[in-house]
Amino acid sequence: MMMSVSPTSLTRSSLEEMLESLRRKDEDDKPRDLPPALPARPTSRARLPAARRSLPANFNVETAMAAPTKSLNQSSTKREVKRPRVGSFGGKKDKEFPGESPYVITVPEEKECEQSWEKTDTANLADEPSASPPRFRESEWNDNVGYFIKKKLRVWCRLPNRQWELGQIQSTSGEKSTVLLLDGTAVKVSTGELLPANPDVLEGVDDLIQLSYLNEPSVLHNLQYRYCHDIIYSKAGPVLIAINPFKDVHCYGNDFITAYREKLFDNPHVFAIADTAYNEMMRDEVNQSIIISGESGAGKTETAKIAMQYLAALGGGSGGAESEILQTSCILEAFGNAKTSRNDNSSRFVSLSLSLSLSLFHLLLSSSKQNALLLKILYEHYLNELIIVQYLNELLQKIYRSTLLDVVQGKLIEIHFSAMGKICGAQIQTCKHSRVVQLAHGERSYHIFYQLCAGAPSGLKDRLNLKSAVEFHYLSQSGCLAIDDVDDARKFQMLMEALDTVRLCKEDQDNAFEMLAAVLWLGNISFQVIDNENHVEVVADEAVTSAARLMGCSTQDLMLALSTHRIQAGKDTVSKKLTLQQAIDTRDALAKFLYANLFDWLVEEINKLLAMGKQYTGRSISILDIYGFESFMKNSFEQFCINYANERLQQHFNRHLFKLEQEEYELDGIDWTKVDFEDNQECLDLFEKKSIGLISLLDEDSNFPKATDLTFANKLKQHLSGNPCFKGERGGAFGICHYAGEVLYDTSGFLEKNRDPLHSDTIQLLSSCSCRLPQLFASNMLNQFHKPASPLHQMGVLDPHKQSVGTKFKGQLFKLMLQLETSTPHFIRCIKPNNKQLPGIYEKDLVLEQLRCCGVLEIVRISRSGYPTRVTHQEFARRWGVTVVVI
Ligand SMILES: Nc1ncnc2c1ncn2[C@@H]1O[C@H](COP(=O)(O)OP(=O)(O)OP(=O)(O)O)[C@@H](O)[C@H]1O
Repeated sequence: MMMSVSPTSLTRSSLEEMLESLRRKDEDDKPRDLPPALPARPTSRARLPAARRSLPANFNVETAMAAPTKSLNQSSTKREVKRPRVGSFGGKKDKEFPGESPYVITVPEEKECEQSWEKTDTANLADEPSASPPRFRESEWNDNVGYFIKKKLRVWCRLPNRQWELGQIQSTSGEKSTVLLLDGTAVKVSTGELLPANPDVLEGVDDLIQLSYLNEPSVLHNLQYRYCHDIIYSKAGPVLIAINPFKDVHCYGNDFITAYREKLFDNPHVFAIADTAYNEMMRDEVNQSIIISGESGAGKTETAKIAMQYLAALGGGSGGAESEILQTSCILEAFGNAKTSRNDNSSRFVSLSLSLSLSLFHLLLSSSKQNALLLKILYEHYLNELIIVQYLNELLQKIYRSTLLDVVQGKLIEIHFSAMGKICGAQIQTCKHSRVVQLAHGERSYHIFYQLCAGAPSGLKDRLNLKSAVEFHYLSQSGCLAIDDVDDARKFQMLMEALDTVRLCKEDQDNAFEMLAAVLWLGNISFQVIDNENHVEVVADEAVTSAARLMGCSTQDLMLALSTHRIQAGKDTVSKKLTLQQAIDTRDALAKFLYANLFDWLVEEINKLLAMGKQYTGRSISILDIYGFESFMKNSFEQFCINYANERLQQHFNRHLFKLEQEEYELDGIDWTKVDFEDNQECLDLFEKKSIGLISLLDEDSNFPKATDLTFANKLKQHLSGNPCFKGERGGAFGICHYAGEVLYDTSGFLEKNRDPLHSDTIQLLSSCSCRLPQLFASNMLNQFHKPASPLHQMGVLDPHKQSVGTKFKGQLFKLMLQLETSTPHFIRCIKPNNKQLPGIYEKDLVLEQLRCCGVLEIVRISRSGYPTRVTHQEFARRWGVTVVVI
């Protein structure tokens, strides 16, 4: 039972009445050295979230603390943008603050002054990441300082290095205070740079909303205190925060599972979240979802596995389905994860959209339909090969020169339960878009390649003509073949066991390994220049014969495909030799296509097997592991997609959070008016609006031959300047006011990355292969081509055969959201405490940035915008009993 202290509550407990009389007494005869009163709970109407301020594009914690917010173009003038729509769950809109705008930089003075310490701090915490520390009325501040000096209470003191340190105020004079730090040094700082610290009794509380003073240093300190004690989980209202320990923490064993299952423990933990999801699913017969987000290396995949471990323990015993599901992680990781600079086991799921071409003409086609059309026009009208060659060269410069693949991904694992609560199947969905990059030095490709080379039994090795990893160019190029403490051969054995557990037949396993080996051998194919125009031929060596054999085509066909292109000239087909770079691009594109399709096929096969023969009752728990909000110095198409996905998830989050909150008030019989909330619909409209949304405009320009990234940026300015979430910038840049702050995007590469350059000539080659998988991949593509064209396609806006990467991503996201909408969500935000991937290091700035980006600070603020503190009668009596007795 939660307590209400609202003075207008209709249903009051005796404790509430007592507290109210205490408050009145406190108001009437408050001596000057009493602490600032706790903020009164809202009376007839819940508070609106305070004004939101946007993050500058080049936001950085250090500078943000130091200087007032600057806009993208570094203007320091007040910038007021139209207020986005405010939504509510049937509640009335609050008209008390007509001037409040989420993007107003300066909060009106009198409103700020009306805040108590706590409320002002909270606003600063969540809304003003880049603003100066809060200022108080002088009289109020003097009261507080006096009280803090007298009671020797701790304060947070910001040092010249911008770090917060704990200390005690010794004296104040004018605007300066002398503070004694814990290490015994005394520093003189501006009084405005001090913030109240929480009492010892609140050190390391489970839930951030329990903190009396909810300022930035207090939140960071609370999480750090817990982290140092190996307590990696905390709550921020309804959300679980998980800080990556980068070491084994002993809280996942069977005894812990039992303790959470039997409700012996109730402190924050993934098990507690999974337990709640399971119980709600069983009790309410409603599907549940666990939404896990965070940046690369923050621990999303581990967290998902821990949740699955708990659910498997709870729902196990129906014939092994749970172990099959747990084993899928091992398979997905082998094929979908790689070592990157940010994470030794980063999920890097393969992309849907990969350039693949076996002839130069089709390289053109693969860039866009309009490119091919232009080529045709040039050819027919001018018959001037030189112009064409020049044009081709230009286009080729744009084709990515990646080695293997890298993508942005999200993964949804839906676990199905029987009416008895036993696991009876699962479904895996991937939500991804391409992020084609080169393997950087020190990074590895997908684990499966190294595992296969190290662990394949000799029979398999012979069949695939496998060598050690160092002998394959794709694997050796980055100078990193092994990961510390990881035994690839052992991992391969585990993978084989996992494939057996999910009952992937031996033939399919062999087919998959053949494709992997084909990719590796493709990477070893080399070319020799045969004329002074840099044209090449494939070197007829072991690499090309092995690749051809593994794909099931003739060596000659493959050599031809990698070194020539065919151009349709009227009724004739003209064959032209490729240059060295063109041939390399063609080879790499083929390798990427095979791997991408292999991954999709594997997921599909696993899904079929996990669902086979199982009775699906409709009850499920979905676990979503998705990238968090990103804001770098340079943000490109990848960040654009990730942040769009996060914007959608945030809307889902807001709606749910407010609903839950208000349900609790209802349960407690508290008199309240529904809480309005900031709706990010306007930002979503900016992305999604038909014909004048960002994605539509991008598609339009991606298909317009003369469009460039710069003309695209200008077009955005022309059409979107009316949207308050959009900011046109100079050059090829534009800004978006996201829920987590303002991000500046650089349009360079946008058009090229949005194109999905796949074409029919490539598919024909694969169709002619005798091996099953290349054939299957080709026919899947052909089926896609033959799907009926949408009205948009018929209008000629898009190539009827292809969807752009952005549109495909939007479609996947919609599908995902539909699924999430029909479930009760539970949120976990993973935090990476350091970039070194080492235990025991807690970098405050890094943590703070993530808390902001994944909306944790916003959650805390929203959680408190209704009723800030939740205390059970027992807890209240324990903490305040002494005061009551004295009075
Ligand atoms: N709860 C945990 N206990 C112990 N180690 C952990 C835990 N969570 C994460 N780690 C460590 O951190 C590493 C990175 O975690 P993980 O792969 O789950 O990150 P991620 O957020 O999924 O990254 P990416 O987005 O790059 O896939 C793990 O390989 C593991 O070593």
